[in-house]
Amino acid sequence: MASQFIPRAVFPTLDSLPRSYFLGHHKSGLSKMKTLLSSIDLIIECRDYRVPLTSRNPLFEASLAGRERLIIYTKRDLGSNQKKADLQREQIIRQWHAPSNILFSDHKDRRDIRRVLQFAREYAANLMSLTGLRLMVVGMPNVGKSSLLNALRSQGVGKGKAAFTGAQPGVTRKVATGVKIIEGTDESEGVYLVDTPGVFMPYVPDAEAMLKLALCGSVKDTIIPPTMLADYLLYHINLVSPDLYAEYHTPTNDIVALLGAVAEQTGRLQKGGTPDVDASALWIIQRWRTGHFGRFVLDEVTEDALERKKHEESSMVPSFHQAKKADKEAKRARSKRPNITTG
Ligand SMILES: Nc1nc2c(ncn2[C@@H]2O[C@H](COP(=O)(O)OP(=O)(O)OP(=O)(O)O)[C@@H](O)[C@H]2O)c(=O)[nH]1
Repeated sequence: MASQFIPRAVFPTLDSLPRSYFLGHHKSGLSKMKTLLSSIDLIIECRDYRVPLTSRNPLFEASLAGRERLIIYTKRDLGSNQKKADLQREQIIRQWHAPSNILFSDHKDRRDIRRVLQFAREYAANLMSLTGLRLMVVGMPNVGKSSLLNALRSQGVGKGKAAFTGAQPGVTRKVATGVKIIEGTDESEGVYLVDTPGVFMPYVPDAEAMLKLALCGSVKDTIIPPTMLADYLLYHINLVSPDLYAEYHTPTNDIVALLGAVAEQTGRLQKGGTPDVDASALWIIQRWRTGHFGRFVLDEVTEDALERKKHEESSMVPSFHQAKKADKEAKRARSKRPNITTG
C-alpha cells in the first residue's frame, strides 16, 4: 500500500532573509503623498486579498493617520474560490474594519468596479463639493493600484488606460496628477483619482511575512532566491491540495524534485540537459500569480489571528533608521554564512 503523503505543518524560515525593501522612490513618494493630503478628500488604500494582514503597511497609518479611508482588498480572484470559507473570511475582515467601509475587488470584474464607483459617487454627493472629489490610491508595491485606476476610468468615463501596469513592483515611480473616473454634473466637477507609487514597509517583522510579500510580488523577484520562494509556495499548495501540481509530480515536499519535473516537462533545461531550477521556480511562482496552482490566501484569517496582529503592531513600529540598521546587520550576517540552498 502506498504511504500517505503528509504535508509540512510549518515552513522553516531563515532569520538571515532580507526584511527590508524600502527604496528611494518609496520614501520620496510617501513625502509627496503627505504634501498632497490637504487637497485629498478620501484615500483608497489597496491591500492584497491573499495577504490581508501582512499587506497592511504601518507607514500608511503613521503618515496618513486621521484621513478617511476606503480599504480595498485587491486581487480577490487570486485568493478566493467564492466558496463558503471565502465568504466567511471576508466577513471576518469586514468585522475587523467595522464601522469603516471596505471592498474586495478583481480589477476585471465589472461588478466590483461598479461598487467602488458607487461608493465614490455617494461620497461625493454627501460632500456636496463644487470643485469635485479628489481621491488618492495608496498601497504596497504591485498590489494593483494602477490597474484599479484604469478599470475605474474605463468603466466610469469610458476612457482608455491612464497608468502603466506590470507584473513586477515599481512600475509607478511618481505621484501622478489626478485622472477623472466619474463625470461631473452641473453642480460639481466630477471625481478624480491620483495614482501613487507603491510603498513598502521600512522593516518586515518576521521572515515568513517577507516570503509572503515576495510571493505576492511586492518585492522584486531578485530579492529572495527563487527556489526558496517556490518551496514556500509548495508548502502552501500542499496544505491546500498536492493535486494542484499532479500533471508534473506526485505529492512531494521536495521542491528540487518538483522543479526538476517542471523543467523536464516545460523544456526549461540548461546546456547538457540539466534542469534550469531557478527558471522553473520563477515559472511556477508566476503561474501562481496568474491564478494557476490554486487560489488561496497565505495569511491565517481568524478572529484570534487578527487580535494577535493588532497586539504585535501596537508593540512595534520601528523607524526608518532602525529598519536600515537592522537590515544592514542582517546583510552582514548573510555575507558571513554559506549560500542559502533549499531542498
Ligand atoms: N488577477 C488579478 N491581477 C491583478 C489585479 N489587479 C492587478 N493585477 C495584476 O497585478 C500586477 C500589478 O498591478 P499594478 O496595477 O501595476 O500594481 P501597482 O500597485 O500599481 O504597482 P506599483 O507600480 O508597484 O505601485 C499586474 O500584473 C496586474 O495585471 C486583480 O484584481 N486580479
